[in-house]
Amino acid sequence: MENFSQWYHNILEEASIIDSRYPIKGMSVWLPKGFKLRKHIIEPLKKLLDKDHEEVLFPLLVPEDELAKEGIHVKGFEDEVYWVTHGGQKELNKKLAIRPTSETAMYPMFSLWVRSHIDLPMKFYQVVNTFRYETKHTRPLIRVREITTFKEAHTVHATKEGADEQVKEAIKIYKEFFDTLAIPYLLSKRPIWDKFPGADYTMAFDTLMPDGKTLQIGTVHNLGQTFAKTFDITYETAESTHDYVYQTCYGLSDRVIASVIGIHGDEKGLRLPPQIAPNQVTIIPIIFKKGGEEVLNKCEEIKSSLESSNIRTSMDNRDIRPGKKFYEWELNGSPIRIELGPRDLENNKAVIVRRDNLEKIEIDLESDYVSKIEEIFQEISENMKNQVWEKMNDSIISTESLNNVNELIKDEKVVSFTWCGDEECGKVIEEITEIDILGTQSEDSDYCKDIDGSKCVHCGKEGKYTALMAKTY
Ligand SMILES: Nc1ncnc2c1ncn2[C@@H]1O[C@H](COS(=O)(=O)NC(=O)[C@@H](N)CS)[C@@H](O)[C@H]1O
Ligand SMILES: [Mg+2]
Ligand SMILES: [Zn+2]
Repeated sequence: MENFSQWYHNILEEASIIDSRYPIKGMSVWLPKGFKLRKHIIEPLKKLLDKDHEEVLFPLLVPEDELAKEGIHVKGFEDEVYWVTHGGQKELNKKLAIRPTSETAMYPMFSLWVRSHIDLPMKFYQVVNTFRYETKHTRPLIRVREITTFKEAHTVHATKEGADEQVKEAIKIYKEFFDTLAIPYLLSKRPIWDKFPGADYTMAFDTLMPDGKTLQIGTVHNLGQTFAKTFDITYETAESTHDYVYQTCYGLSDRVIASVIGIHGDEKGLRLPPQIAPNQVTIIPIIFKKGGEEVLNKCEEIKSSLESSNIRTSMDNRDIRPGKKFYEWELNGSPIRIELGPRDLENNKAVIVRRDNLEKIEIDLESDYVSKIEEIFQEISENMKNQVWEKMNDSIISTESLNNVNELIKDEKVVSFTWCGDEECGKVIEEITEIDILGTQSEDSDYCKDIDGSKCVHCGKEGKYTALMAKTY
């Protein structure tokens, strides 16, 4: 783990998650095992969104004039957009952008769809691939040029309060989702120079990767009425006047998969939280010459009783030595392995091994071992969550002066400090330290320091916020 980057690249290959040898930089192939992991990660997210969002699917291509309509937005993406210029041999009379994100694909249609206040609020999402010509160092799942798992939600509201409320809703959804993945997170309001192009403000979730760098794993943007005015999205109010709508959008990507792999993995391989593990239980029959038949039958019985409780179970009855099977089980990160040999059979017992802490537990096959296993899943989730939250919280150090920021960062810390909130001061802080300001903490954040009467760490003016800074991906 000393060299996280090397470890990360190795595990993507050894655990057959993706094949990054695809001949376009920043684009990789989802291999079967990785594809299943991705599927089981997307599933709980869609379940949360499906409570009150409608899933849609918009075209991949956006006409150039639509993309360009919102000046600040297009400015923010002009260096990242891929273009389609030809249809076969013919040059297109209008260039088509390949969506880097879908505001400019969706909002001309929202303008047609929104008529009256009774149409509102509208809440849509789609899980699509988007394309960004990233010029910084690309890295599989973390900084890619084809974002294969881009979940983008876009909502439309009659009032400012509606949009503000939706931002809080989106934050709740993301917290619940990241808790399912047992991923720790910091929530910051991004500095204005780092908000989403065209947004009023951006709330961002960052997680801490094992190398001490933070990774932005999700963002929630309050778009105010900016895009509504640009794309003429108006509605008839109850008093038959017309008003522009208020909007939000919130997105996450392949990075959440990268964080599950990177944060929970260890030297032996993947370590997956039970809720999203493609394979939750791996049964390994220990077969000797005699008694092999009965062992296999018992294992089949255990497998079907687990599967009838919707526990995703596999059995490794290949004719290879158990050690190799244990090695592969550790690499693939399935939360529980069950070993059963002829002796266990006689005593009607089996041995469970937890992947999260390698603890061995003996179960009585006469008992209700299925509920026992479901309880163990809960314990594993709690254990994994507590472990990583503790590790992240231990990495957050507050400072009263910028002088020691760099050694704290070298020590893989996230630094909290008192800030006046002024843009030029913030930019100087980033320049001096060459470290990014993640943003400000809300009053109710656990990381909020007691700032009344305190001074800004740099300019000495009245301290208004607790801010965090870290080395970022
Ligand atoms: N090149 C990239 N590779 C992987 N993930 C990325 C990349 N660029 C952005 N992301 C992820 O995508 C999330 C949403 O992107 S964004 O630009 O912040 N926001 C939007 O595009 C808005 N339309 C919300 S959907 C980011 O928080 C980040 O986690
Ligand atoms: Mg970017
Ligand atoms: Zn200041």
